[in-house]
Amino acid sequence: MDLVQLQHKIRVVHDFPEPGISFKDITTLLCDGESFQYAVQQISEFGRPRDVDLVVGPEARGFVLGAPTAYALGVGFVPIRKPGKLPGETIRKDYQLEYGHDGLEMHADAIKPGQRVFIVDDLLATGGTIQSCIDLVLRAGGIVVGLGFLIELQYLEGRKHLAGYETFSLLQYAD
Ligand SMILES: O=P(O)(O)OC[C@H]1O[C@H](OP(=O)(O)OP(=O)(O)O)[C@H](O)[C@@H]1O
Ligand SMILES: Nc1ncnc2[nH]cnc12
Repeated sequence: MDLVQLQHKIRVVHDFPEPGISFKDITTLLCDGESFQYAVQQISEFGRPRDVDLVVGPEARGFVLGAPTAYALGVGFVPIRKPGKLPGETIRKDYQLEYGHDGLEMHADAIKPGQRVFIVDDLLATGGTIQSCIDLVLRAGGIVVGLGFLIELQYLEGRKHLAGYETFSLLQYAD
Protein backbone atom coordinates (compact mmCIF):
# COMPACT_ATOMS: atom_id res chain seq x y z
CA MET A 1 0.00 0.00 0.00
CA ASP A 2 1.30 3.47 -0.86
CA LEU A 3 -0.18 6.97 -0.85
CA VAL A 4 -1.05 6.95 -4.57
CA GLN A 5 -3.02 3.74 -4.13
CA LEU A 6 -4.65 5.14 -1.00
CA GLN A 7 -5.71 8.37 -2.73
CA HIS A 8 -7.39 6.31 -5.46
CA LYS A 9 -9.66 4.84 -2.79
CA ILE A 10 -11.23 8.25 -2.13
CA ARG A 11 -14.35 8.98 -4.21
CA VAL A 12 -14.64 12.61 -5.29
CA VAL A 13 -18.26 13.71 -5.76
CA HIS A 14 -18.85 17.11 -7.35
CA ASP A 15 -21.66 19.40 -6.19
CA PHE A 16 -22.35 17.46 -2.98
CA PRO A 17 -23.92 18.37 -0.61
CA GLU A 18 -24.24 21.76 -2.34
CA PRO A 19 -23.35 23.16 -5.79
CA GLY A 20 -19.65 24.06 -5.96
CA ILE A 21 -18.47 21.63 -3.27
CA SER A 22 -16.02 18.90 -4.31
CA PHE A 23 -16.84 16.26 -1.70
CA LYS A 24 -14.11 13.81 -0.70
CA ASP A 25 -15.95 10.60 0.18
CA ILE A 26 -13.90 8.39 2.51
CA THR A 27 -16.45 5.55 2.68
CA THR A 28 -14.85 3.97 -0.40
CA LEU A 29 -11.53 3.85 1.49
CA LEU A 30 -13.03 2.65 4.77
CA CYS A 31 -14.61 -0.43 3.20
CA ASP A 32 -11.17 -1.64 2.07
CA GLY A 33 -9.49 -3.25 5.08
CA GLU A 34 -5.90 -2.79 3.89
CA SER A 35 -6.48 0.92 3.15
CA PHE A 36 -8.26 1.57 6.45
CA GLN A 37 -5.50 -0.17 8.41
CA TYR A 38 -2.75 1.71 6.54
CA ALA A 39 -4.45 5.09 7.12
CA VAL A 40 -4.86 4.45 10.86
CA GLN A 41 -1.27 3.18 11.15
CA GLN A 42 0.12 6.30 9.48
CA ILE A 43 -1.88 8.69 11.67
CA SER A 44 -0.92 6.68 14.77
CA GLU A 45 2.78 6.80 13.84
CA PHE A 46 2.58 10.58 13.84
CA GLY A 47 1.04 10.53 17.32
CA ARG A 48 3.27 7.84 18.85
CA PRO A 49 6.38 9.95 19.68
CA ARG A 50 4.27 12.73 21.21
CA ASP A 51 3.60 11.03 24.54
CA VAL A 52 -0.17 11.14 23.99
CA ASP A 53 -2.55 10.59 26.93
CA LEU A 54 -5.81 10.86 24.99
CA VAL A 55 -7.14 11.00 21.45
CA VAL A 56 -10.03 13.39 20.83
CA GLY A 57 -12.21 13.17 17.70
CA PRO A 58 -15.29 15.05 16.45
CA GLU A 59 -18.54 13.39 15.38
CA ALA A 60 -18.99 11.59 13.08
CA ARG A 61 -16.07 10.89 10.79
CA GLY A 62 -13.58 11.88 13.49
CA PHE A 63 -14.83 8.87 15.49
CA VAL A 64 -14.08 6.49 12.62
CA LEU A 65 -10.39 7.46 12.52
CA GLY A 66 -9.89 8.75 16.06
CA ALA A 67 -11.10 5.67 17.95
CA PRO A 68 -8.83 3.16 16.13
CA THR A 69 -5.93 5.61 16.47
CA ALA A 70 -6.49 5.71 20.25
CA TYR A 71 -6.65 1.91 20.29
CA ALA A 72 -3.40 1.65 18.30
CA LEU A 73 -1.68 4.04 20.74
CA GLY A 74 -3.14 2.27 23.78
CA VAL A 75 -4.82 5.42 25.12
CA GLY A 76 -8.39 6.56 25.72
CA PHE A 77 -10.73 8.24 23.26
CA VAL A 78 -12.88 11.31 23.97
CA PRO A 79 -15.77 12.10 21.59
CA ILE A 80 -16.68 15.66 20.66
CA ARG A 81 -20.33 15.58 19.62
CA LYS A 82 -22.97 17.57 17.83
CA PRO A 83 -25.17 19.47 20.35
CA GLY A 84 -27.62 17.63 22.59
CA LYS A 85 -26.04 14.16 22.41
CA LEU A 86 -23.87 14.04 25.53
CA PRO A 87 -25.68 13.35 28.83
CA GLY A 88 -23.22 14.91 31.30
CA GLU A 89 -22.22 18.52 31.88
CA THR A 90 -20.78 19.86 28.63
CA ILE A 91 -18.75 22.76 27.27
CA ARG A 92 -19.82 24.07 23.85
CA LYS A 93 -18.32 25.87 20.87
CA ASP A 94 -20.17 27.20 17.79
CA TYR A 95 -18.36 27.08 14.45
CA GLN A 96 -18.53 27.59 10.68
CA LEU A 97 -18.13 24.79 8.05
CA GLU A 98 -17.11 24.74 4.36
CA TYR A 99 -20.88 24.31 3.97
CA GLY A 100 -23.26 25.40 6.74
CA HIS A 101 -22.46 25.82 10.43
CA ASP A 102 -22.91 23.90 13.63
CA GLY A 103 -21.90 23.60 17.25
CA LEU A 104 -19.84 21.02 19.08
CA GLU A 105 -19.89 19.81 22.68
CA MET A 106 -17.54 17.84 24.90
CA HIS A 107 -18.04 16.50 28.40
CA ALA A 108 -16.58 19.07 30.82
CA ASP A 109 -14.82 16.35 32.84
CA ALA A 110 -13.49 14.26 29.93
CA ILE A 111 -9.97 15.68 30.03
CA LYS A 112 -7.89 16.15 33.17
CA PRO A 113 -5.81 19.35 33.30
CA GLY A 114 -2.35 18.73 31.86
CA GLN A 115 -3.30 15.69 29.77
CA ARG A 116 -1.59 15.51 26.39
CA VAL A 117 -4.19 15.36 23.62
CA PHE A 118 -3.91 14.22 19.99
CA ILE A 119 -6.90 15.50 17.97
CA VAL A 120 -7.83 13.32 14.97
CA ASP A 121 -10.35 13.94 12.20
CA ASP A 122 -10.87 12.58 8.70
CA LEU A 123 -10.51 15.89 6.89
CA LEU A 124 -9.18 19.44 7.26
CA ALA A 125 -11.22 21.88 5.16
CA THR A 126 -11.64 25.46 6.47
CA GLY A 127 -10.34 24.37 9.87
CA GLY A 128 -13.49 25.50 11.71
CA THR A 129 -14.16 22.06 13.19
CA ILE A 130 -10.61 21.49 14.38
CA GLN A 131 -10.31 25.01 15.79
CA SER A 132 -13.45 24.33 17.81
CA CYS A 133 -11.98 21.04 19.04
CA ILE A 134 -8.75 22.81 20.04
CA ASP A 135 -10.78 25.45 21.89
CA LEU A 136 -12.72 22.80 23.84
CA VAL A 137 -9.57 20.83 24.73
CA LEU A 138 -7.79 23.97 25.93
CA ARG A 139 -10.79 25.11 27.97
CA ALA A 140 -10.80 21.70 29.66
CA GLY A 141 -7.11 22.18 30.57
CA GLY A 142 -5.64 19.77 28.00
CA ILE A 143 -2.42 20.28 26.04
CA VAL A 144 -2.79 19.83 22.26
CA VAL A 145 0.30 17.86 21.19
CA GLY A 146 -0.77 17.17 17.60
CA LEU A 147 -3.48 17.31 14.96
CA GLY A 148 -3.91 14.34 12.59
CA PHE A 149 -6.00 14.13 9.42
CA LEU A 150 -6.48 11.61 6.66
CA ILE A 151 -7.18 14.40 4.11
CA GLU A 152 -6.22 18.06 3.83
CA LEU A 153 -8.02 20.36 1.34
CA GLN A 154 -5.12 22.73 0.75
CA TYR A 155 -7.24 25.14 -1.33
CA LEU A 156 -9.27 26.06 1.77
CA GLU A 157 -6.11 26.97 3.68
CA GLY A 158 -7.29 25.55 7.00
CA ARG A 159 -3.66 25.01 8.06
CA LYS A 160 -3.14 28.79 8.05
CA HIS A 161 -5.25 28.99 11.21
CA LEU A 162 -3.38 26.15 12.92
CA ALA A 163 0.02 27.78 13.28
CA GLY A 164 1.77 26.60 16.41
CA TYR A 165 0.21 23.12 16.30
CA GLU A 166 2.03 20.11 14.88
CA THR A 167 -0.25 19.14 12.01
CA PHE A 168 -0.15 15.95 9.93
CA SER A 169 -2.22 15.01 6.89
CA LEU A 170 -1.79 11.81 4.93
CA LEU A 171 -3.42 12.91 1.64
CA GLN A 172 -3.60 16.40 0.19
CA TYR A 173 -5.83 17.92 -2.48
CA ALA A 174 -4.68 21.09 -4.26
CA ASP A 175 -8.14 21.61 -5.80
O1 LIG B 1 -12.43 22.06 8.35
P1 LIG B 1 -13.91 22.23 8.33
O2 LIG B 1 -14.37 23.26 7.33
O3 LIG B 1 -14.49 22.45 9.67
O4 LIG B 1 -14.53 20.88 7.76
C1 LIG B 1 -14.08 19.59 8.14
C2 LIG B 1 -15.12 18.84 8.89
O5 LIG B 1 -16.29 18.65 8.06
C3 LIG B 1 -16.67 17.28 8.09
O6 LIG B 1 -17.53 17.00 9.13
P2 LIG B 1 -19.09 17.33 9.12
O7 LIG B 1 -19.32 18.53 9.99
O8 LIG B 1 -19.59 17.40 7.71
O9 LIG B 1 -19.73 16.15 9.93
P3 LIG B 1 -19.76 14.54 9.79
O10 LIG B 1 -18.40 14.05 10.20
O11 LIG B 1 -20.81 14.19 10.79
O12 LIG B 1 -20.10 14.18 8.36
C4 LIG B 1 -15.35 16.56 8.32
O13 LIG B 1 -15.55 15.26 8.85
C5 LIG B 1 -14.63 17.47 9.26
O14 LIG B 1 -14.93 17.21 10.61
N1 LIG C 1 -15.13 18.98 0.59
C1 LIG C 1 -15.38 18.16 1.61
N2 LIG C 1 -15.43 16.82 1.42
C2 LIG C 1 -15.68 16.00 2.45
N3 LIG C 1 -15.91 16.40 3.69
C3 LIG C 1 -15.87 17.72 3.93
N4 LIG C 1 -16.04 18.43 5.08
C4 LIG C 1 -15.90 19.75 4.78
N5 LIG C 1 -15.64 19.91 3.47
C5 LIG C 1 -15.62 18.65 2.92
